[in-house]
Amino acid sequence: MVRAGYGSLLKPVAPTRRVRAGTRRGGQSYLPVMLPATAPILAASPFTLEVAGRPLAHVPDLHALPGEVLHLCGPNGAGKTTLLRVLAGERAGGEVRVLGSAPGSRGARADTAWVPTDAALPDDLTVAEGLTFLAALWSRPAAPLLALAQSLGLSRWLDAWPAELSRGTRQKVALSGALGLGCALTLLDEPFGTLDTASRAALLDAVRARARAGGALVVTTHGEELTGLPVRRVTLEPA
Ligand SMILES: Nc1ncnc2c1ncn2[C@@H]1O[C@H](COP(=O)(O)OP(=O)(O)OP(=O)(O)O)[C@@H](O)[C@H]1O
Repeated sequence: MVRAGYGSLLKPVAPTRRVRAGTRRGGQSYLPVMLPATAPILAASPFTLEVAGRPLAHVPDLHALPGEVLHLCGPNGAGKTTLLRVLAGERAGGEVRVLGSAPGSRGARADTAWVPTDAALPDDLTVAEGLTFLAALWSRPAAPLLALAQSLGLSRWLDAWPAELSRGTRQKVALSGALGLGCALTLLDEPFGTLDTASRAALLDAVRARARAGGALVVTTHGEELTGLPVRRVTLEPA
């Protein structure tokens, strides 16, 4: 799992479904091919989210197929961040499955990107070095991460140290890393909150691109930033 862009040494595993060799109607044979999985990337039956041993919120049925964006809604304190931490495997709750595995398991972590609001970056690497390092850890090309960073307005910060960055700029670096890797499941907590107007548009494009590429995303926001995307709203109700 990628946490704030730099959290894991695990390698991602692309979900695939093998189609057996056979014969088409008309007698033409065809070779085995690998198709994208159509099973849900994220699946969870309704459950009650608990904090400190007390019920906090009712979580409705949570399913996300490849290409789906879930807009996680609810007022302040509803439990959105807490639920994202459950999906990321940082805390227990419900019978959640990510790519068929429990959150936090090797199988789930290997293809989950998680960007909390307090993004942590490696202090001893510049922005470009950090993104390149992250890509190398995942055996992925660095170009998409760097291109995303540039589209988010980070061109002048690529040689900067994390300590030199503002809160919003740090967040853009973490978002570039997480979305640039192209994980099956991407969890974004208030990703638009600290971004300027131009960067918000670029981030929306990146979210759309990730979904079109077959990823599933769960995004929290209090605003209307996701307007224009075919999202499914998931609302947390008080328990
Ligand atoms: N470790 C914890 N111990 C006790 N209470 C906690 C803990 N973590 C979260 N909470 C409480 O759980 C509730 C839900 O918090 P959470 O951050 O998930 O809400 P949220 O919907 O993300 O809110 P916001 O929109 O303000 O970000 C809050 O009342 C919070 O104080």
